[in-house]
Amino acid sequence: MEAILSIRDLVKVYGKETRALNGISLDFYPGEFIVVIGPSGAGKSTFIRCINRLVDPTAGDIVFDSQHMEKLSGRKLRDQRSKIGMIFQHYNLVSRTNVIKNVLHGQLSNTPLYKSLLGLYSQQDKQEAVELLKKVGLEDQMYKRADALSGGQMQRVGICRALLQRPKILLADEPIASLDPVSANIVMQQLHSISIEKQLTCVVNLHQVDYAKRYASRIIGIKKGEVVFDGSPSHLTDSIVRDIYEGKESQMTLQNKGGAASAFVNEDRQVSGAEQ
Ligand SMILES: Nc1ncnc2c1ncn2[C@@H]1O[C@H](COP(=O)(O)OP(=O)(O)OP(=O)(O)O)[C@@H](O)[C@H]1O
Repeated sequence: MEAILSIRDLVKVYGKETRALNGISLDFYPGEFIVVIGPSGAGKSTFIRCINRLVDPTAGDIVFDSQHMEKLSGRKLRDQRSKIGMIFQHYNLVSRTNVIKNVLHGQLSNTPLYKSLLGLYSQQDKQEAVELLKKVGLEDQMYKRADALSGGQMQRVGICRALLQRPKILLADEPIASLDPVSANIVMQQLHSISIEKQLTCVVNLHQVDYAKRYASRIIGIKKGEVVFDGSPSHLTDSIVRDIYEGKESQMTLQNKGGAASAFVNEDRQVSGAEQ
């Protein structure tokens, strides 16, 4: 099978000294549900954000859907990025806009500006948005403002928005870190079943090893910017987990990380998520 994403010798150095990624090479295949684990500061976020160029890599190749992401800019980068769905820890919804419009924002890159400003989305997009909301059990919440939802519901809207892009790959950066365990489980279950149903490759950063083991088809362990484990959940033994988190066991079950940050993007701005 041909890889949908091939990463070679990926390096990211922030400033002069912080080597966040130190030569990562990985191939991801259609339908894989990949969970990336590792202690705080290991480079998980940097890794996932290099894939869609929210972070610019220092060196290395990122070949996604037959194009070198690291070489693209302008329109070509935007086009390629539109095939990559992104789910954020803090959801990045537009708070005063209703649920269905937030989902339709997933089609922004394929909708002329004047149409999106007037809310003129195609009938097909609207129908698909409704179908997606039904799939995650939010059909009754469609016309509610996003800020009236619970965290778990907001994240499910975030999933629908990403899926309406009709992505070829889905990236999720700590999607359940701000959720209670029940909501976290629902979000992970839905992501997982959508990945299987659509044969959609998902790359999910998680702090919780137990969720990684429960849902991943493949686990990648990152430590100090390097891949130290790449295999199936059944091969991730307790001793390997201890090695990955060496001296940082408390990270393994961390439920809430930075939960105080805002769940919403600026009203007038669509998601950028760039945090360079
Ligand atoms: N914008 C930035 N500028 C400078 N250094 C950064 C930046 N972002 C991340 N780093 C550094 O790069 C390293 C990797 O950080 P990264 O956020 O990718 O790790 P992580 O595994 O996602 O951590 P966490 O689980 O805590 O989010 C860390 O040393 C971090 O301090």
